[in-house]
Amino acid sequence: MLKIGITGGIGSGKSIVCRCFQLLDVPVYDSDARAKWVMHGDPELREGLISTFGPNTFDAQGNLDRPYLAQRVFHNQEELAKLNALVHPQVRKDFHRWLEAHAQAPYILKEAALMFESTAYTQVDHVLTVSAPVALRQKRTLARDPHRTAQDIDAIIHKQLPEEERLRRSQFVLYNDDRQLVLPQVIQLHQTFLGLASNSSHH
Ligand SMILES: CC(C)(COP(=O)(O)OP(=O)(O)OC[C@H]1O[C@@H](n2cnc3c(N)ncnc32)[C@H](O)[C@@H]1O)[C@@H](O)C(=O)NCCC(=O)NCCS
Ligand SMILES: Nc1ncnc2c1ncn2[C@@H]1O[C@H](COP(=O)(O)OP(=O)(O)OP(=O)(O)O)[C@@H](O)[C@H]1O
Repeated sequence: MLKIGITGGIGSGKSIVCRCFQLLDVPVYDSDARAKWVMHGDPELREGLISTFGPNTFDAQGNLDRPYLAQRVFHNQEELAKLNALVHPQVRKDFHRWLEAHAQAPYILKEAALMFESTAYTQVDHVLTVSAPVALRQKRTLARDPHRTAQDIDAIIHKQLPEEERLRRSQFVLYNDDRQLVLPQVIQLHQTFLGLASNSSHH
């Protein structure tokens, strides 16, 4: 089965683009949502998080306290590396299980903000980057996330790869820059991926 990774910086529009592909019946693995699900549900990982970040990592109801963890890790490289080392191996395993359940699809998308910063790119055949100018990404994220300041968003941007690097390492690009229409690009990419999938299944 063909596996396409989809990435992009914060606020680039990955989620919105993935929703378009879902409407075309393409299964989408949302790494971020699955990471949160695994952090919540895997008892061993839960223990690891509590011993690394303290009992405040989970609230009284047992839910992950995301603002607390965001405050701890997004302003501290070492803490972020510890979080990634705990979470990313479990997400890799979860992805393998998920793939088995979607073996019938011609191709799937794996959405990950950290495609190249983590090892996610090694689990896909090609990478599609959703690209938008950084000022537009900041504006969209501020509008979407009222709890984040412009400084919080800048800190996250600096923890991610620079846009040129991300583009250099991707095989496909979708421009979500308020100049080019998204849907025609999605449909064209869908045709391309179906073509690639049928080629690879003939070998
Ligand atoms: C630290 C957490 C709890 C903060 O949650 P919060 O709701 O405040 O932020 P959210 O998840 O919406 O992330 C905000 C943005 O930060 C970026 N981001 C998320 N995790 C990371 C990370 N580990 N490193 C760099 N950037 C990240 C993404 O672009 C995301 O859009 C959360 O981001 C988390 O659980 N991260 C670890 C899981 C992970 O690495 N996910 C990324 C894909 S596997
Ligand atoms: N072309 C567009 N026109 C208008 N609004 C858009 C467009 N693309 C994205 N947005 C809005 O910008 C915000 C960021 O988009 P989205 O959540 O899809 O980004 P993302 O890349 O998934 O971000 P993150 O890495 O933070 O998860 C959302 O509120 C979304 O609705």
